[in-house]
Amino acid sequence: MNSKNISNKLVGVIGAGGFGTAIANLLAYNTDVLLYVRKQTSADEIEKTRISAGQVLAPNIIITTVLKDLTKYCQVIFPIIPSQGAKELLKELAPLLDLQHILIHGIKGLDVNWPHKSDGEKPMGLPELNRSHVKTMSELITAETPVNQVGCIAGPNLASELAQNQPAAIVMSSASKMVTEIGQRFLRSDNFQVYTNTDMIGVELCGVLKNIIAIGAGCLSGLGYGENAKALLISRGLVEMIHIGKAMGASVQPFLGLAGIGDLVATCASKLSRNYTVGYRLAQGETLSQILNTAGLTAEGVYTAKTIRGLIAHYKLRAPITEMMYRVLFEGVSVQEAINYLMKYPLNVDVDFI
Ligand SMILES: NC(=O)c1ccc[n+]([C@@H]2O[C@H](COP(=O)([O-])OP(=O)(O)OC[C@H]3O[C@@H](n4cnc5c(N)ncnc54)[C@H](O)[C@@H]3O)[C@@H](O)[C@H]2O)c1
Ligand SMILES: O=P(O)(O)OC[C@H](O)CO
Repeated sequence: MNSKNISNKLVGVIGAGGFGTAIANLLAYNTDVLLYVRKQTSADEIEKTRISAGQVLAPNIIITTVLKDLTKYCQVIFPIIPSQGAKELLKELAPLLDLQHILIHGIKGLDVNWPHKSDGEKPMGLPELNRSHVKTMSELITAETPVNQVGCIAGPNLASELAQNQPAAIVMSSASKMVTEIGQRFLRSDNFQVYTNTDMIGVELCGVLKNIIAIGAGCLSGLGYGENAKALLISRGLVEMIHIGKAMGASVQPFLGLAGIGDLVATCASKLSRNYTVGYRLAQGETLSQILNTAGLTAEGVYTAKTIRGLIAHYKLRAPITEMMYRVLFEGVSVQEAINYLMKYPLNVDVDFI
């Protein structure tokens, strides 16, 4: 297959949340778009108002609630929903897909198959995970569907800034040159640059792992700390992301680019980030369940912190920020206690990953 042979007629997007809608509008500069909305009531409302997740839809975006239509009319499909629903979606999608389809996801989370004891019971406490329990979204797509042309998009892309057509850029990653070319062709516009990277696992893990650090950045701001503290967190957080990423099969390179340091800086700096917001509100004294009950607060980092904490022991990694974020989120450790712990953590060399 050559990228020039790819159907230009309709490109599909699954998920009409903040990011799915922003990507649909960006695609609409270059092609007509079929946007799949799961609930009929939401689809009717979007159709009536032409507003989705607070964003005005381009006129060439068509709404559908029929997955079969999406796979029938679209060769290229962008799944953009929270990771917790990805496996279920892909199972539903799988019988409707074939080798001609290309899936390019924008999901910054992981799929976890939590281990059970031989009697089927869940183990007490957080079980230790190994790599076979955890899949990136591209690995999940490959495992659950017949599709073998897979890509991912990641980078500093706060949806509400994209919705204002502010200048921004994304990394389009795939092992397949054809897939990266397609992503570039459909997404590139005057105010939106598309860079490429062939280390897809690395690019995916950048988007996944930065969310834990962004929760930490929100914690620091919520306690009133300033930029020195945040720079310390971002730089040590990046080192931690790289060590975890390398252990999980990534190269260092994407972490030093737009999907890594770029997205880390954007997410750690912005009140628009839901992950940052979780940390900020925790530091201000709210409980995690209070925060997660807020409508529209998709914070992938909360679940990722649990997953990565489960993997750290397996890899015998030093990952004190992830460890502390896990304890703050799930074990009742206060943000201040976590900071005290990190400030006493035995020193290591500054840069030990290149
Ligand atoms: N919002 C951002 O700024 C942003 C930027 C980059 C990446 N992301 C990532 O994109 C993913 C989605 O985030 P979001 O901000 O769009 O979330 P959101 O909470 O704004 O919206 C999620 C949408 O997905 C829909 N959905 C859930 N399961 C579905 C299914 N099975 N089929 C169809 N629709 C389904 C929901 O109805 C909802 O409309 C996350 O992994 C997030 O990390 C978000
Ligand atoms: O709102 P967040 O925290 O999910 O962050 C959004 C994007 O990942 C920023 O690139």
